[in-house]
Amino acid sequence: MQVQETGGSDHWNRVKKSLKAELGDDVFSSWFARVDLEEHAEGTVRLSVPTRFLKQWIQSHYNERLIGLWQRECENVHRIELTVRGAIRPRQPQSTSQKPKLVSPSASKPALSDGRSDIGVDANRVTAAQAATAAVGRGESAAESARDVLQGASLDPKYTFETFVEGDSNMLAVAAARQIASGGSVTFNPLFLHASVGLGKTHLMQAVAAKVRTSGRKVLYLTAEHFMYRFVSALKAQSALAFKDTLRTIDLLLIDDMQFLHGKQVQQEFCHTLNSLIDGARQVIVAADRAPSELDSLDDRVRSRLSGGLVVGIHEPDFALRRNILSSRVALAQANYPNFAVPEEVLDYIARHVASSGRDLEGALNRLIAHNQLTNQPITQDMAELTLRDLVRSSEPRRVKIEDIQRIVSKHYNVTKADLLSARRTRTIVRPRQIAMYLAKVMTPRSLPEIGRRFGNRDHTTVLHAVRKVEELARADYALAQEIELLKRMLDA
Ligand SMILES: Nc1ncnc2c1ncn2[C@@H]1O[C@H](COP(=O)(O)OP(=O)(O)OP(=O)(O)O)[C@@H](O)[C@H]1O
Repeated sequence: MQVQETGGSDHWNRVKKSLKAELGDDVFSSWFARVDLEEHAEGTVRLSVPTRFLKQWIQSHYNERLIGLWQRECENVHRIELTVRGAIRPRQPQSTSQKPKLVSPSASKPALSDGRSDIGVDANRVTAAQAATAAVGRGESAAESARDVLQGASLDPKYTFETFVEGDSNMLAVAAARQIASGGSVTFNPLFLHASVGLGKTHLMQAVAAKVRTSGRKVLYLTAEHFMYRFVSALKAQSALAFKDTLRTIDLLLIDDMQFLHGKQVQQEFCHTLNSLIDGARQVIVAADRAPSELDSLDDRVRSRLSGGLVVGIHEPDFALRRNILSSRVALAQANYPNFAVPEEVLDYIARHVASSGRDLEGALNRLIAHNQLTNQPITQDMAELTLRDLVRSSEPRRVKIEDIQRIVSKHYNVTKADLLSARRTRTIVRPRQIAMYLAKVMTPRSLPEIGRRFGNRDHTTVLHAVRKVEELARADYALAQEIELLKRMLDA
């Protein structure tokens, strides 16, 4: 970053402080938290942002305000220039003595961000690439990098087939995983597992990896982020060939959190690896939070190759499976805490009320264990209800109101509620209005005609058009998709 005029970053800090005071924390962090000052020279302030969408939005909504605030700092500022940040420039300088951190399976769930760079590596997820740069900066040789490739992420010893509980919702996934682990001939390749968070994808993949490893075959388990890190690292160290060769000697490659694989070049490399492993009858398992057809950020070729094997969804566990997961966890806990006991009615209560995922069930149980160990109180129904009340409440769907949607959307996009309900057709109002109608459709039980009525007496076909339009735009525009996720999270909070 070049900040040429003296004190440029002090000015920028003060401008940001004023913006935050004027716009409030939410709006400020939506639009300005990822804006960096690049240069301030000869009356022009150059700012960089991670996406084109953000650039356009700030230009059309905040240009004047930014100039005004800068002029309070330096009278001669007459122009704000916005650029989209390129490639994988680190946002903060990294210490070269810092070791690149292995992405541990449980720590590899990055927050959503729309900070993609030109090659598509997400700015928030660039940490891996930054670490790669640091690794290269330390002078690691091509051979060292290539050897490192085989290390992968460490496996959690708890994730085995023995600790994985089977039920109707995961039966097919377990059967496929077991078949691969048994080392028979490759019949479906790749195996693609998809499920929403906490339903056991990582557990199952690592169970396969651990089992196959015991037979002496070469196994590599990586998160998609980790794959990107390895690849960028190899490119920088000019050891890409060694990297590719090493990858192609793997007997079983497992890539977790595929939804985070970004970047054209990285995806191309992944596709080559996939092709050569599959052609060589070596097994690949991939997991993601959605089916390949819904992984919009993926290149068509990668998507089609991923769909070409066996695609299996793991669904939300039913009551019986939730109850069995809890019983199995209690049995495991008793190995460490022999006196730990949970009445059947409490297990039923957790299974009934903490509905969503294995992770939530574990969290609930861990909380009871902690309470029991710290207070020496036995676990009873009353104690469980009190200790878990926030988990139970948060697992019940929150009622979102159309007024809340209109309030949050108008604040977020800096338009008035009257604009949203008006007949005005300027683009800066039409898009937020369509987004608000879309959110009303997906986040409330209201019908299309009722939503139309609440948005200035519009016809239900207008609402339907808005819903389709937003879905179509969000499919094509990753930044917009994330923008909508952000709004949903604000409404859910
Ligand atoms: N069927 C199951 N049997 C036993 N444990 C389970 C089961 N399903 C989930 N779990 C447990 O729930 C926790 C979350 O599972 P896991 O990390 O494998 O989910 P995931 O689908 O990979 O989620 P994410 O998409 O967030 O990565 C783990 O501790 C796992 O052991």
